[in-house]
Amino acid sequence: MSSPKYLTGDKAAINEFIDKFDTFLFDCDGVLWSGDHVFDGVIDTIQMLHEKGKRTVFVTNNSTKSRQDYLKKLTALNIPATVEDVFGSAYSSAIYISRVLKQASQPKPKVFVIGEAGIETELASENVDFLGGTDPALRRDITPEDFKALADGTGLDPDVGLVLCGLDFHINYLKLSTAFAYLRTGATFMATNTDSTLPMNHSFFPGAGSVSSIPLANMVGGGKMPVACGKPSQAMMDAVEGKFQLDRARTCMVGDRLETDIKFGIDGRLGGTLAVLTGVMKKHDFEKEDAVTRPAFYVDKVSDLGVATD
Ligand SMILES: O=C(O)[C@H](O)[C@H](O)COP(=O)(O)O
Ligand SMILES: [Mg+2]
Repeated sequence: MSSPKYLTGDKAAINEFIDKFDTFLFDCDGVLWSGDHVFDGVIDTIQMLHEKGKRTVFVTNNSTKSRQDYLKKLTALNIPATVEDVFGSAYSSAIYISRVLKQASQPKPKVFVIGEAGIETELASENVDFLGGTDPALRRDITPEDFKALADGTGLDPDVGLVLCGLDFHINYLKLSTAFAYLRTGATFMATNTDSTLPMNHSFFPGAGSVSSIPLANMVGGGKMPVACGKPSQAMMDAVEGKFQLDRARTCMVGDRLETDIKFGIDGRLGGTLAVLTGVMKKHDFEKEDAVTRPAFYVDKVSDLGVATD
């Protein structure tokens, strides 16, 4: 793997970099913002790319929000976008379940969800029946009756054939026990994404993988991780390519996590990958000998691209 090219401060190299691509796939958490704090210069940089005729697509592993929810967030933060520009792991999972697995026509068509409303909204948009998720009946302590009903199966919906887990801010023992019971019935195990941490308020918190898919993978034996429909899944790349009619050679992935964003772009044979150091990734992560992968380019922050207009 060749050494990543550092672009920050190099105006000529940045102009050359931008001219290589027609489409920029932007990761969100850790690249555009940390929680609700937009990094300085992001808005101007997105606008500059649009003025140069470049397309920007927001490809996020954060399954807590639907495409509409993300449009509201982008609009509230003055980042120019339409709902068509958003492609999240909740949507990626919903279309995979409905169109690739064709879950609705399976003998057990329902999905048990560990996650937030984003997953529910996107499953509903694809007419996939589900339970769990934000159901308030699951936001409580497990009881002796629950133990009995989950152990003998009387507490399970016989139509559930798939468990989909993502980032759940209300995770608890009852939800994990219920998902584990469904998996023991042979339900298909899937994740929206398996990120270990969530960048938030310039710090890090438990991510989707840490709160749901990793514990469940350990429970079902051997720690084998589920099929994840978010980055770096190439099912997601194929869906993004199809929806946006991408020319992969003229597309660049911009991200803050090596094992999801940069791997997504490299495995997808995109024309380029740009790492930013405002989120999870640190320079050492891709400079070390056993780096999981290496970006083609990197900058300190997205707004470093802004010099292109100077
Ligand atoms: O734990 C998670 O779900 C992820 O950390 C997270 O939300 C990543 O979002 P992204 O960086 O792909 O926008
Ligand atoms: Mg990120």
